[in-house]
Amino acid sequence: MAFFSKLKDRLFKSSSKIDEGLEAIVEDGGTEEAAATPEPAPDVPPAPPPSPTPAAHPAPPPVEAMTPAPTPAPPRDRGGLLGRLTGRAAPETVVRRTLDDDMLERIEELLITSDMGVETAARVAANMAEGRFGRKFSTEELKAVMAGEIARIMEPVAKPMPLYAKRPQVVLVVGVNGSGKTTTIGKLASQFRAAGKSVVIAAGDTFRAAAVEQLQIWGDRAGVPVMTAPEGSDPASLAFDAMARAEAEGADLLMIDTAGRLQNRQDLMEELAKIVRVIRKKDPEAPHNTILVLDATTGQNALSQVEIFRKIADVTGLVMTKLDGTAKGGVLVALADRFGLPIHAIGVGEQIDDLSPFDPEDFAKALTGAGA
Ligand SMILES: Nc1nc2c(ncn2[C@@H]2O[C@H](COP(=O)(O)OP(=O)(O)OP(=O)(O)O)[C@@H](O)[C@H]2O)c(=O)[nH]1
Repeated sequence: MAFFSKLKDRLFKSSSKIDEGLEAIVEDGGTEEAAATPEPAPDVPPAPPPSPTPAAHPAPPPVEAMTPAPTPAPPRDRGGLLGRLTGRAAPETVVRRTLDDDMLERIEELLITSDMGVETAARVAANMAEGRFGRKFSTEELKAVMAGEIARIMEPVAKPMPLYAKRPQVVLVVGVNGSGKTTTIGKLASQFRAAGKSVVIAAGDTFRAAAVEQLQIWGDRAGVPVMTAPEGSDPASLAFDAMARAEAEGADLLMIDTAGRLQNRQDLMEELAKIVRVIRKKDPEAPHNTILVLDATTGQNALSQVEIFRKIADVTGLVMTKLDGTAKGGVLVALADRFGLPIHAIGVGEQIDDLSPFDPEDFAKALTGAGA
């Protein structure tokens, strides 16, 4: 299944919410008019500026999930010449509503309910209005405008995890318990392996035997060795041993799982700091990436998690999990807008291949239901 259709399918809850919300807004106060008025198409904003796209990234491109998704399918022609020639699809009339203050306010409220947060929702609504205020829009046209503005905010943060020539490249994975760290490490390891990289995983959450077992299962699935230590032992010493093994084996990547007990932030901070200190004895530049894994279903809470983890670790990028089936996907827009941290990939399911590269346009369309 193509990435876009899969994502759209999986993000059903989010898109249906915005979808239906926009329809209600337009219907309420809109007027029916001929579908083929000269208005529609030009209102769709131009593509975002060609600034930092993932494709331009200097890192080697072979890892599938870390590379940009294929170009999305072209939007369906809904009422143009083709529709008239084939004599189907094109509805004869469409409801359009003038974009005014009241409509903007309702759009803003709708965005807030999709977990975009007050500030980002206001920004998206204001950007939608710019140059378009007072003009008439159908639901489909409005969705396209919204998708364009959301994609514009997200474009600069869509960056695959950078790969370096350094061996082993050390990837520290942080995040609260249950956010999807283990699953994401397994999915990433599998993709790196498929791209010909050798990977070692260190089960750094030594406090919970169940967490170590889970990681071992994912390591087996991905065909990647998992280094473990007895329950309760020092995660930093495991990280050191794992670093030594990765070096000795000439591994390309070492992925270190960490504990995520935010209840005792001080302990966690010290633990992460110690892991970093110890691996730096072997490589002063390690960790080369510190990936924060966030659970989309926590909605706005993800924002405070970024704030906390940025204080206790030098977060270099994000992976957002569980975007499938949640109505809170808008939080990713808020994250991009507020922090500007690179978004490397998104989790859209529990299977090993359910980690997708982050494509802003596809994401924005899936979120808004544009082009559906
Ligand atoms: N639907 C869905 N579920 C996911 C996704 N990623 C992870 N999960 C599920 O979320 C749950 C927690 O994932 P883990 O990978 O164990 O999370 P963790 O952060 O390692 O948690 P701890 O081991 O408790 O620290 C599991 O049931 C996963 O199957 C995703 O993208 N979509």
